[in-house]
Amino acid sequence: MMSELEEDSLKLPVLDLTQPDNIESSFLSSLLKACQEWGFFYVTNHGIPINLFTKIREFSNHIFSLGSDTKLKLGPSSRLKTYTPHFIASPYFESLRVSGPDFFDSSKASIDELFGQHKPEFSEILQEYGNHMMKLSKRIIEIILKSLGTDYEKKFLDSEFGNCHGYMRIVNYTPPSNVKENQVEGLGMHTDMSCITIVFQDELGGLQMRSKDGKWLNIHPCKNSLVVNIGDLMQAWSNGRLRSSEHRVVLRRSQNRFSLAFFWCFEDEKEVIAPNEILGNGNPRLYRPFVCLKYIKFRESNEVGNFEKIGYTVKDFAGLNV
Ligand SMILES: O=C(O)CCC(=O)C(=O)O
Ligand SMILES: [Fe+2]
Repeated sequence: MMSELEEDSLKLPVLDLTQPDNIESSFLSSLLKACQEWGFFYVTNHGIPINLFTKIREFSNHIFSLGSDTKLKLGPSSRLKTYTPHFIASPYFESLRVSGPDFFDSSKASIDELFGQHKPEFSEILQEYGNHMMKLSKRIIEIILKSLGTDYEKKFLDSEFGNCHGYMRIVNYTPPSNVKENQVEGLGMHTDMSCITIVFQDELGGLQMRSKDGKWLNIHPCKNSLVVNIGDLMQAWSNGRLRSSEHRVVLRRSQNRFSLAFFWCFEDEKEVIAPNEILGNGNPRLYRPFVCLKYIKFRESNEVGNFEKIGYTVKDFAGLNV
C-alpha cells in the first residue's frame, strides 16, 4: 500500500486507492505528516479514466485557441464570468471555470455563448469528470479524517463535509517566447480557498510549493497520479493541524501548459469552526469561527486584479493572536 516518491529533497506520500477501505495505519501517519508539513501528496489508482483527461485537454485547446474577443464573451465583465483572461492572474494564464453540482449546465452555458451552438459532447465529458472528482474528493477527505483520529471519518464526514460543493478550472498557460533564458511565473504564489484541491498537471510540470522555511520545491508530474493539496478552509477547520501551503506555477519551456484543478469547498453558509475533538485538550483556538462565504468575499475584495494573491489568507482573515 505504501510507496513514496523522491522529490529532490521532498518526499511526498502516494495515496493508493486500490483498496480505499484497507489503508495501513503506518501509511495514515505518513499521510498526516505530509499534510502537516507540506500540505501536498499524490493520489493514484483514483479510478478516473485516462481518456477523460485527454478529452478535456482537446476541449481546452479548442476553447483557448478561439480569438480573445470571443473568449471575452465569458470574461470578468460578462454575464457568466467563467473566463479569466490573460493579465488577471498573470500575463501567461487564462482559465475557464465550470461549477458543480450541474457541471453539464454550467459548461453548456459557457459553450453556447462561445460557439453559438450546442456541443453536448463537451458538457457530457465535463459532467462525468465533475462527478468523478466529487466522489474522489469525499474519499480523500474520509482518509484524511481517519488519519486525524480514530473514527473521525464516522463523526465528521457526513456531519461536516456532507454539503461540500466543487468547481473546476481548466487552465492554459502561454509562456513568452524568451522563457528559455529566464523562467517566468505562470501563476504567482497563493493558497487555495478550498477544503482540498485536486490537480492534474501535464508532463511539463512547473507546480511548486513553498516549504515552511521559504524554499520552493518542485511537485513533479507523476504518471497516472493526481496532486492533492490542503486548502485554507481545511487549515482553519483543523485548527492548523493541516497546512494550506503557498504554491505557484513556473514556466520553463516555450510550450503551452495545460492543467485542470478541482476545488472542493464547504457550502457558502457553513460556519467553519474546529470541533473540540480536532482541537484536543488544552490547545488554543487559532481561528475565530467564520462563515465560509464571508472568507471567499474577503479574498475576492482583496484580489484587486490579482487572483488569489497572498497576504490575505485565512490567517489574516480569522487568525487569533495566541
Ligand atoms: O496549474 C496548476 O498546476 C496549479 C493551479 C493552481 O494552483 C490553482 O489554480 O489554484
Ligand atoms: Fe492553487
